[in-house]
Amino acid sequence: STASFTGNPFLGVQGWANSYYSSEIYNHAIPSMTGTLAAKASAVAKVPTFQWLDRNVTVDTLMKSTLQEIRAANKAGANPPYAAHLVVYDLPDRDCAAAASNGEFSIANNGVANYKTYINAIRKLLIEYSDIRTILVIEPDSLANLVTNTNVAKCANAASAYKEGVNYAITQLDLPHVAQYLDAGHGGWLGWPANIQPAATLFADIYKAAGKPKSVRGLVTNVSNYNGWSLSSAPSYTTPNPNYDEKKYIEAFSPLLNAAGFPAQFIVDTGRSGKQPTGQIEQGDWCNAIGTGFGVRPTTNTGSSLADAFVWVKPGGESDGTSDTSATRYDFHCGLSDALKPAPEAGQWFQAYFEQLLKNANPAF
Ligand SMILES: O=[N+]([O-])c1ccc(O[C@@H]2O[C@H](CO)[C@@H](O[C@@H]3O[C@H](CO)[C@@H](O[C@@H]4O[C@H](CO)[C@@H](O)[C@H](O)[C@H]4O)[C@H](O)[C@H]3O)[C@H](O)[C@H]2O)cc1
Ligand SMILES: [Mg+2]
Repeated sequence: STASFTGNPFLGVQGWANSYYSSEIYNHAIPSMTGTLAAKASAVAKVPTFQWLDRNVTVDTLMKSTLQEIRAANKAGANPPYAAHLVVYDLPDRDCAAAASNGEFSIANNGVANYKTYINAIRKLLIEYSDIRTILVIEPDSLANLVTNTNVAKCANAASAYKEGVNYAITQLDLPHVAQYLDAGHGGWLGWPANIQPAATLFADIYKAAGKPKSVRGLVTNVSNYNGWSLSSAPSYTTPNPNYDEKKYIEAFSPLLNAAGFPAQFIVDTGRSGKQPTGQIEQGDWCNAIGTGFGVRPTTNTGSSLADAFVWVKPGGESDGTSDTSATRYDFHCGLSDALKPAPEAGQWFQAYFEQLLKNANPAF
């Protein structure tokens, strides 16, 4: 049976704690931990997080094995059935305003064609596993960079490739058992008054140009960032931004999107938002921020009709970027005083950061 649905795609299913993240915790974290901290770490391994398809090679390996594991668990009678949670993240000239997460494809070297091959491989697996409801986060940071960073040459030059790539992704992955959420930065990025209307216009244009794909449910915010959901007061580093938490951001964003023809719902990354205020000095300090903690566990009990779910998209403990100043992908944000150091390359296991998140977790593990 296909896992087709209407409405909130998170209802009637449960998230899958993928074995990639749990293996990181069991192989890289727990062996170096003792006592209660080790016990808490094993509890984190049970939390469903999104799995990042950050290289073409991960599709027929990680994505396929995760779908096979979920199929087996569902066949064994999981109730509710498990859903897959994946991040599509391989645009050419990726992460155009930063260096830390630059990807494998470049526009100058057949990057758009390579990206379409990557999307085709994802589509093929989604069709083969249409019995598994699948929720996709589409291309973190990409469209947000087109809102605020076309002054950066690499972003200006990547704009048409990003739009072509995202259009291809959301049309080719538009299937009855799939829900797609486009990445929309966070309140400290597109939530600034100067940015929020241009952002609404861009997202609505992308949605309409793609023919308003049925599976495009809305937007995801706070991916790989640290903002609180609903704060009683503005952290100092957010002023004068009125949208200093994600609830304010999506409540300000929603009417603008509706007016532009995109009736978007939202999901919010709470994986690293448990400690408020964080140790950030500036809200734009995005790399391995100190003073952060695991946040609210994934749930559909958001208390907001706009928010379908709180989710853990960035797997806590994986680095945002290397602090090695001699590395090709070194970004100065990862060298700031409010960035935890020494840090490995983006995506690599960062044990000290995992322990920071665990100690600061709220709710506590
Ligand atoms: O008071 N004022 O008058 C005033 C005036 C102008 C202001 O300008 C705003 O300042 C904001 C910073 O406060 C900027 O937001 C930052 O933009 C960066 C990209 O450029 C983002 O970085 C990305 O972060 C991702 C993870 O989230 C990484 O995965 C990714 O690799 C990384 O590149 C930061 O999050 C995000 O916080 C806005 O653009 C900018 O318009 C602000 C105030
Ligand atoms: Mg990043």
